[in-house]
Amino acid sequence: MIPESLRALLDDTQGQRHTEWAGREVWLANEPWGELAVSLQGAQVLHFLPSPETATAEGSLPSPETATAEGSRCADAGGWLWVTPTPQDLPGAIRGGIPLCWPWFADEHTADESPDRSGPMHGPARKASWILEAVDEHDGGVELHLSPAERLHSQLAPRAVIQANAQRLHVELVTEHRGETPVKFSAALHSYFAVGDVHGCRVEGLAGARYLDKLAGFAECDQQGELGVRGSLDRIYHSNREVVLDDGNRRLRVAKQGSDSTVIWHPDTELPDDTPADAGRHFLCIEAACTRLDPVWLVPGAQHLLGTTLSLEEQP
Ligand SMILES: O=P(O)(O)OC[C@H]1O[C@@H](O)[C@H](O)[C@@H](O)[C@@H]1O
Repeated sequence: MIPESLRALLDDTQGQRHTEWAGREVWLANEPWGELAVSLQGAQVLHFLPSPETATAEGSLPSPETATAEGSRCADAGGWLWVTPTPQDLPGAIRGGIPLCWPWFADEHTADESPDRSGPMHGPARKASWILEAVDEHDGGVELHLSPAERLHSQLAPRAVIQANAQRLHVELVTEHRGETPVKFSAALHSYFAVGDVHGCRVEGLAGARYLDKLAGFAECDQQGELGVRGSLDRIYHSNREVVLDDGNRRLRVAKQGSDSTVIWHPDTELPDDTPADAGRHFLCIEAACTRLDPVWLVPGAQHLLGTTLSLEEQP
């Protein structure tokens, strides 16, 4: 699901351009391989819509004659990600797409005693200004490199890499330790997936996994069978496996790297203020994360990569 105003900007885009949406600088691509929108607030992917029917082979560019056919996107014109049509004003964060939560997930602040301990829910990275340092041709699509405009932590430095082509979207958040003492941190790629109706969704790949139920005081539970979404959910699964999101219309593979926690979140009817009721039924969050279950201890000079890769499940 994509807000009409963002849809209009993408429709007016031929190739790639910088423009403004909801008061934020955004980078847009409308290319033969598909569409991508990235907000420079938070280095946040807002929208991704590949053109799989036009791909001739893994990683190869389709011919221009076939590639720009709008019809190839009609069945799925909203894209794979959900963005609220009513984002809060700056300096608030945009709800939707793939927010980068760093250097802590939720309120799990870094364990060191530095000033880095304090800050907003999900950390300062998603509200910060990022700089788009490079846009490269990559694997039949693009690869973007982004870094924060200002320092966000006294010892850790994040950077983001976003790759998009006709087959997949890949986002990675790399954390480099440039300081002197070991630091513990957590993080999440807080992906909001567009779904037909959240209550009809099934998430496959978590059967048998242990999880913490945040709605039951972090009670430890076991996932019995595959997860069907019926009401509100706020769970941290201890799992490094890929999952498949099936909303009845589409089976999306959600793979991940450098993550032993998978967060599943939907507030059901208790929607945040920036989410209209009719829009709130159309997302489900599946987050590749490092949480209290698998915090990262980084030593000076080391780096950690948290990644997620989205693709359609191959048809048999
Ligand atoms: O409203 P925010 O700050 O984006 O957070 C949304 C949700 O994000 C999820 O990752 C958390 O598990 C939830 O507890 C939280 O409510």
